[in-house]
Amino acid sequence: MRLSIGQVHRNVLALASSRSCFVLGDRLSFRMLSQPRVAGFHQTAWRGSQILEDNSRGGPLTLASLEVQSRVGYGKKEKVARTAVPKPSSRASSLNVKPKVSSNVKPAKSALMKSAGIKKTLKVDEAMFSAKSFEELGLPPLLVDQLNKEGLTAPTEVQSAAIPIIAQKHDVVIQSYTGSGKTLAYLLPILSEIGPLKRTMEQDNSEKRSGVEAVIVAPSRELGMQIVREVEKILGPSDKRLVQQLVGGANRSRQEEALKKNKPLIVVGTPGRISEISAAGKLHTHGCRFLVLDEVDQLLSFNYREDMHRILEHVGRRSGATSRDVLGPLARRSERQTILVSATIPFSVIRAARSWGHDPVLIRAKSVVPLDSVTVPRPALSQSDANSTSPSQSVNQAAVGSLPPSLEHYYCTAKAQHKVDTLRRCIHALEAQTVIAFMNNTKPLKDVVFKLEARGIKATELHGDLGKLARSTVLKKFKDGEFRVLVTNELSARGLDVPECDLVVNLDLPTDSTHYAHRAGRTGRLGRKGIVVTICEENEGFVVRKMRKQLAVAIKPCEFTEGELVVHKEDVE
Ligand SMILES: Nc1ncnc2c1ncn2[C@@H]1O[C@H](COP(=O)(O)OP(=O)(O)OP(=O)(O)O)[C@@H](O)[C@H]1O
Repeated sequence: MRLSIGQVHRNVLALASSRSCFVLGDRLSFRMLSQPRVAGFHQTAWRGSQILEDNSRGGPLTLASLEVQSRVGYGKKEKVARTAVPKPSSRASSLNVKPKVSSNVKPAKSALMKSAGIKKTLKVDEAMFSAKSFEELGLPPLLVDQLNKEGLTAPTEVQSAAIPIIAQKHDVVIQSYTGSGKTLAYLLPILSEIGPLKRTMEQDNSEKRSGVEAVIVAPSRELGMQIVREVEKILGPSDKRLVQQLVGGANRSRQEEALKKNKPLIVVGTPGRISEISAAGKLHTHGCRFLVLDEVDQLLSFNYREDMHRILEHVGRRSGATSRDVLGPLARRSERQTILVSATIPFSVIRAARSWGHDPVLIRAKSVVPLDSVTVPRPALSQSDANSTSPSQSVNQAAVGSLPPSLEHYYCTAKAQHKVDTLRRCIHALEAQTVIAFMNNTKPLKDVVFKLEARGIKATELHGDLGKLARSTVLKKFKDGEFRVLVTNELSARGLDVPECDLVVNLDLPTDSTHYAHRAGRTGRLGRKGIVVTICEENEGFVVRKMRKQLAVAIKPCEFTEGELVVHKEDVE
């Protein structure tokens, strides 16, 4: 498949997140020269979605509903015989990665093409979606050896798709369901280009580079540290100083000293701390080649706007490269490759990525499409609907396809005062060993922990009010199996990787389907089995049923009686 994408214009960038909107700089609009063939989407959840061309209107694009068909076929409201659902697998679950054939990897193109705004050709070999090994994806031998040492032998689907595209120097948006391996999907092409495991080329002038070459931004300390550990694991003990954490809550002067002493190639941090140290002149990122925003939809929310503004303006902006004469501020930003990642991508992120990137593409399961061709999905709507752009619609659409197909979803009702008891019965009925229970606020977490402990279930709490040390200790103990239940709030919903987690419980309703998706995604990681149970009050059932429609997954009504899960049937609303 051959695609040409091109022609860049200056304009105004309006960066709208699901929750907010802020102005950053230039906007690009692209002229599509040839239409891509959209490869089949991976998940059935995508089946109902439609991509409609909307470039002709010129004005702001309209967010409209995807109108995804629910895959759930509900009959009459009736109680069915007690259904024995598969028990969640315990700590030894197996991978479900099914690679197929070899791929034809295209060598990286000159960065000059980017900065000059020259049209690039995106080569997509369908075989690359099913590479059997990391070698087939063109990763350097040293890096492949290191991965094999760590027991990583076969790429996941999203890794097979993303690695060759990032190697072609495209700016990318990666959307793939929770637990599908997105972290390595962007780390591996970066480590192929920088650091001791990189590909060696005849004309390798990278030795001339100095300073930070990749900045990875994550919305929480926990996620930041998780990414750091992933990089350290691959680099090995002798080179782990080449990655530096810049997360909030940690000692800032120690971080600054480490930057000076170790001269890391990669920094991973939270927006506030990165921009703080950068503003203090202690972090030089102008020569940076890669900027990754992990959990991009959250990073572009209102809360982070000032810090993200600084990061987007400074990373990869070479000193002296003012280039206003040629392409304006765009040219300065184009020195870097921008990689945006999340399981949930609202249209506002697509719009932002178009504005920042050169030839940006969307990698979504088995499809790679120029962002130019991704338009606001507009199913049969009235004119007034089509003209209204609702942020909440954008958020809702973002969650479709964000969940692994292996997950089972249920909901049951209980009075507020009986929720912990329902949780206990749920854990026993499902024989869950590693449980994450979500609530919306911090205060009640302790009370739930206390009640669970009183019922003989080892539990602990995790939230932002705990100090950094306490947070990492709690998490480590939970991962080590010292506690059966982690009672937490939204802090743990994004990116947290506890592969053994076999049950997620919502003790409070998530705010919307996007929040549901990220919470739910803490279980069923990388093909493992996982169960999600939402315990809501009687009058909240309609919210769950609404999310069920928006997510296009079956969330079945149930109850837990006599040590068993009893599944009910229900009318579709
Ligand atoms: N190729 C692979 N082989 C085996 N394990 C892998 C591979 N790639 C990733 N993993 C493991 O899979 C788990 C999930 O990966 P990761 O955290 O990157 O998922 P994710 O898609 O970023 O999820 P989320 O959207 O929740 O952040 C991790 O434990 C990771 O180490």
